[in-house]
Amino acid sequence: MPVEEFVAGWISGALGLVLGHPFDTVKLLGFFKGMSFPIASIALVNSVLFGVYSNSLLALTATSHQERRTQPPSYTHVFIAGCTGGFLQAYFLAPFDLIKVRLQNQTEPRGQLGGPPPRYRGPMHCAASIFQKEGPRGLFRGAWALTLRDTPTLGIYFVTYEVLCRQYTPEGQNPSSATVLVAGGFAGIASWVTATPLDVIKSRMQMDGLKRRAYQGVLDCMVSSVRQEGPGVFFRGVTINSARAFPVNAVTFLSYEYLLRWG
Ligand SMILES: CN(C)C(=N)NCCC[C@H](N)C(=O)O
Repeated sequence: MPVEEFVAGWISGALGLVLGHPFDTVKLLGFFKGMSFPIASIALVNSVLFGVYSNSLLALTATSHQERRTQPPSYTHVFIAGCTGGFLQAYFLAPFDLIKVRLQNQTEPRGQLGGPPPRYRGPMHCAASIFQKEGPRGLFRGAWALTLRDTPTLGIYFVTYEVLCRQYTPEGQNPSSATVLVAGGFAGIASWVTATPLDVIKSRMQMDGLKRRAYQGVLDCMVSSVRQEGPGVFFRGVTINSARAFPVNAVTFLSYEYLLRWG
């Protein structure tokens, strides 16, 4: 199994994250104050995504990354490989994403003299307390919704990238840097716009049960969210998700492509 795609995915994920840092800081308040935890987690998840995607394409089409410019895979194969990568990366992402959402929704004021201490003091403390209170399965709360979010949308991600690259690249040639940046950016937007409805549900499932259990499952969470807040609930956060997705994924794809060309 070729491993260079995993390594390139690791480095490109870390570079994309650095670029998305200001957006994540806005979204997550203190979570990204230290960069080591998000870099380690997102780089690992991106490495799984790109490594599994490329190896699935290799299994489906018997072409390596370099050969795919002269013998491009069908969009159906790209979609299946993207969905496979999305499905597997969701399980690696689940505990990290849970910690992110729990810290993001922590409402206790931080470090105020005389005030109540925050429930979680940081990512490691958050992971340890979930593990202690809910066991190892607790760290995978919301993983099913995350899988539903990421499996099809990562298929869409890679198909959008391939369609745009092929559209603006002469046959048999490598896409230019500008093409990779634009195609990567729009791939990020397409995946996040389609992922946002289940992203909202996933975050609610991850917070459920902290005080009391409100939802029976993913479907119940969807139905009660729409009943209470209307269909607009599914698009909460879509603007910030898209604004962040363009630069993050432009840089992720550019660095991924270049690392594999030099490697
Ligand atoms: C859930 N969705 C839509 C995705 N995971 N899309 C792929 C983009 C991955 C990139 N690290 C990012 O955070 O934008």
